[in-house]
Amino acid sequence: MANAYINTSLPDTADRMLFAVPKKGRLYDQCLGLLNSIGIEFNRKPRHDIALVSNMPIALVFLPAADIAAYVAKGNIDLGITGLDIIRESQTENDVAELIRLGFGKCKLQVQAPAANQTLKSAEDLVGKRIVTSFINLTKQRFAQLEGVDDPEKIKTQVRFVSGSVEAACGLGLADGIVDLVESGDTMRAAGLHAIDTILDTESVLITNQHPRFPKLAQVIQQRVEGILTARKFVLCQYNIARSSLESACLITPGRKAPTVTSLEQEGWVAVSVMVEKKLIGDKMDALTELGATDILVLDIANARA
Ligand SMILES: Nc1ncnc2c1ncn2[C@@H]1O[C@H](COP(=O)(O)OP(=O)(O)OP(=O)(O)O)[C@@H](O)[C@H]1O
Ligand SMILES: O=P(O)(O)OC[C@H]1O[C@H](OP(=O)(O)OP(=O)(O)O)[C@H](O)[C@@H]1O
Repeated sequence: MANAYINTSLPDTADRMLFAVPKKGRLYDQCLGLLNSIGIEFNRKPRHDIALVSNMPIALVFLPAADIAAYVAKGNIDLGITGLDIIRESQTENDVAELIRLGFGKCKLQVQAPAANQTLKSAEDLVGKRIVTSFINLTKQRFAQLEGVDDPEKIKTQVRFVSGSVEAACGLGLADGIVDLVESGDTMRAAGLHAIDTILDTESVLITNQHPRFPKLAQVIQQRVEGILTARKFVLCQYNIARSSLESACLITPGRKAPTVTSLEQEGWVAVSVMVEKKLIGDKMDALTELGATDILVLDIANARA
C-alpha cells in the first residue's frame, strides 16, 4: 500500500549524514559559528528543522539540545553537538562516542541551597529533604552516593522534576535545595541561593553513535573541528634572536612540535616562528624580551591541521 502521508516539503535526506545541532538556547550561536568556521554551507528555511548542506553530503537536523544525545545513541542521527550534562543525564554515555570537547557551553551542575539558611552548608545537609531539578538522574545518583545506597531509586531524598526556572523553587517553598546549571552564578545569587556541591563540570561535545553510517565523513568533520579548536587556542609568534640565545629562546617557546628557525641576513641572528598557547603569550613575550629577542610579532591563526 502506498504511504498515506508523504510530506513533499521535507528535504530528501537519503544518502546524507544526519548531523544534529541545538535548535535554540545557550549552545545555538556557538554551534552555528562552529559550522560556519568548518566550511559547512546551508540555507535553513524559516520554521524548518532540517537543512541540506550545499557543499557536503550532510543534512543538519535542528533539535532541542536535551534530545540530541538520545537520538545519536539510538542511531537515528549520525553526529551531534550537545552538552556533556545531557549525555550523562540521558544515560547515553555508553551508546555514544565522544569525539571532541568543544570548549563552549562550559558550566557546572551544582547543588544550590538558600544562602540565608545556616543549616544547609553541604549536600549532606539536604539528605532526606526536598530537591527540585531538571536533572533527575544525576541528582538521584549524587544523593545515592551521599546516602550510601546502591539503587538511586531507593534514596530517601525527595527529588522532583521541573522543566525550567528551577531557581525559583526554594523561594516558592517547593524545595529545600535545587540542582541546576551555573555559569556566572548571577541567576542563583538573584534567587538568594549559593552552591554547596558540584556534581559535574560540563561543556559541549561532538558525539557520534557507536556504528556511524558515514565514518569517513564523520572523521572529516572531526578533523575540521579539531583544526578550528587548535586555531582558536594558539597564536603564531615570530621573533628575531641572537643565535647564541636560540637554545634559551626555544625553552621559552618550544612550540607544539618544534620551532621553525630560519637564518637572517644579519650575521649571528635567526628568525623564529612558533605556535604558542594564547593564554600564555603575554608571559612568553616578556621572557623573550628579557632574553634580547626583537621584532616580536603575534599573529592569529585562521585554521590549523596537525
Ligand atoms: N548558563 C549556562 N552557561 C553555559 N552553558 C549552559 C548554560 N546553561 C545551559 N548550558 C548548556 O547548554 C545546554 C542547553 O541549555 P539550554 O538552557 O539552552 O537548553 P534549551 O534546550 O534551550 O532548553 P530551554 O527550553 O530551557 O531553553 C545545557 O544542557 C548545557 O550544556
Ligand atoms: O550562572 P548563570 O550565568 O546565571 O547561568 C545559569 C542559568 O543558565 C541556565 O538557564 P538559561 O538561562 O539557559 O534558561 P532556562 O532557565 O530557561 O534553561 C541555567 O538553568 C540557569 O538558570
